[in-house]
Amino acid sequence: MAVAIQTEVKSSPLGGRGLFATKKYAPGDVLISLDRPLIAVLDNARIEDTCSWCFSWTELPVLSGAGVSQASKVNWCTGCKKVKYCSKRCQSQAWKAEHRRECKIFAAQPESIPNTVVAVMRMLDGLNAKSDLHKAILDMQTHRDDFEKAGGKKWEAMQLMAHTALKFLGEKESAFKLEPTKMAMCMVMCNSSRLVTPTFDPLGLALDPRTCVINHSCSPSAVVVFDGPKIAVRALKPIQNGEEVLISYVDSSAPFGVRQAELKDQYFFNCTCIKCKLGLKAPQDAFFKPNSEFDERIKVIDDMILEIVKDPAWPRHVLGETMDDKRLSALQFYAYSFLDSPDAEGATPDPTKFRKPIVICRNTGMWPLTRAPLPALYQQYAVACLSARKYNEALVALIRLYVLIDPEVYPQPHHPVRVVHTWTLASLAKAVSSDPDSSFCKALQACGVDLSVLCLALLSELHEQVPKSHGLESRFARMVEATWGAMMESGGELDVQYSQRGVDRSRWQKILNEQIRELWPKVRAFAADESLAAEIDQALAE
Ligand SMILES: C[S@@+](CC[C@H](N)C(=O)[O-])C[C@H]1O[C@@H](n2cnc3c(N)ncnc32)[C@H](O)[C@@H]1O
Repeated sequence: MAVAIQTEVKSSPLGGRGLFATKKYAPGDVLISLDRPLIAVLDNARIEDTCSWCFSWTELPVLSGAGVSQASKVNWCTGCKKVKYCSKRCQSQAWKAEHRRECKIFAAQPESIPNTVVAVMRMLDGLNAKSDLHKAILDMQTHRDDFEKAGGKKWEAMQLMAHTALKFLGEKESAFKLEPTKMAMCMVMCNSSRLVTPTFDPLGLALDPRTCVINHSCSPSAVVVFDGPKIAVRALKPIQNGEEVLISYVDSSAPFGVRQAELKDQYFFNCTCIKCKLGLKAPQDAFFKPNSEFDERIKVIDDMILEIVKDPAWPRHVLGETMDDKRLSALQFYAYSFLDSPDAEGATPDPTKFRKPIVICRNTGMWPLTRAPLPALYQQYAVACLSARKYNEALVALIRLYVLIDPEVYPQPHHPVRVVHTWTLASLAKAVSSDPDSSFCKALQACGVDLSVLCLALLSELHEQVPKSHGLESRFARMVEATWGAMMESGGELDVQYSQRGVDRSRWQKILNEQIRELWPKVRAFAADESLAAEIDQALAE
């Protein structure tokens, strides 16, 4: 069932149509709620371990994916052996909705069909269907001519995919058939969003005419959250009656040039939001010192500049005309290159890959932790450490993210990305605290950071924020609540410690609250003390 709660679609001053509130919304309120988007297709990398209907996973990335609905097993469709389902129920619903038409097509291909091509096939199918929802596809933005004018490898690939979709549908190629297919391909490219888990791990591609009317701002008032196939658009800030609802299409912590280039390349507009109006002068683009005052060591980049400036991505990183500006731009480009380079398929992400640019940026003495691409690098570094089971290193990175980075990058405490980071940190603190005698726990204890208390403090914060970030009904919320309930019920490790000392539960609750109050300044001091955190960090890396 779809619920668009008191919103309307009308012409936007930004471009085309937009979504407008027809009542006042408070942060965390739901503006749109859908049981599933019109089109949702898994990435090929997820087909083996994920149900193609309800998107439950059998394989979860260590901790980062905790809280995602888990299926114990997914089985191939015996007809095509190209999609898997976790139950007969999912299989039969998928059969009725989409797979009846696709099974034979999938079966005839030696490999899985790319999900963009599947999305185009479903769009074309949708154009022939009779429901209002399907008709709404016709109103969607295409940027057909813009894509063609931009040309290049992207347009070549899009055309190839359009031809492939026609071939798979068994249609004879003719200009009459090809043009709508190209249009459908363009619609997919500029209207689809990433289908993700509630913890923002990528799953595939999603597209729905009811959500893709929402325009973009780098300082958004709303955010899209998934819960399996369910989608909710939630308010991040108060939204007034009559105000246009805006989400961010790109990483809004990215520098001005990077955001503008990504929006232009994929969506064909120049963003004029309040952040973009400030351009390079926006606080998030600032460095600690004027570019002319950076550390001499930064000149190591000089040898690389001649090569870097030849790269097509260079213009988006340019911060100015002087040689000092160029050096800093080249460093930004260099640090971004670590984010953009994918790992080999199936390879465990290597934490050192992200550590290197973090250290280089920090060594310039110019880079605030909150300045791109450090937030993304820290996040990737933490995820890579978790995958490599380097839990102590992940914990140091996540504490930094939690204390020093996220409050600035995601100013709302209920921002779903911030909430997910908090959850990952809480889960990790719980896991690491189970070995209180480890030298790592002892080093943290010496700084006054008790991981059991930290875990309880974070769970208590999540208990408050999750209803606004993911909604109380979500599977993520149920999992956080269950962990929070269990910890409060038993007091976890602390209860054992206190009962051994003969302290009753109501007293330990009070002691705990006191401990939590005392904990925060110590956690902040730990995160901010470069020498302290760096010392532990260094010791761990050796
Ligand atoms: C997903 S659609 C959004 C709905 C679209 N306005 C429509 O009429 O269907 C994305 C397109 O909307 C337009 N758009 C979105 N945000 C914009 C903004 N902040 N400024 C200008 N155009 C914007 C661009 O044309 C972009 O390619």
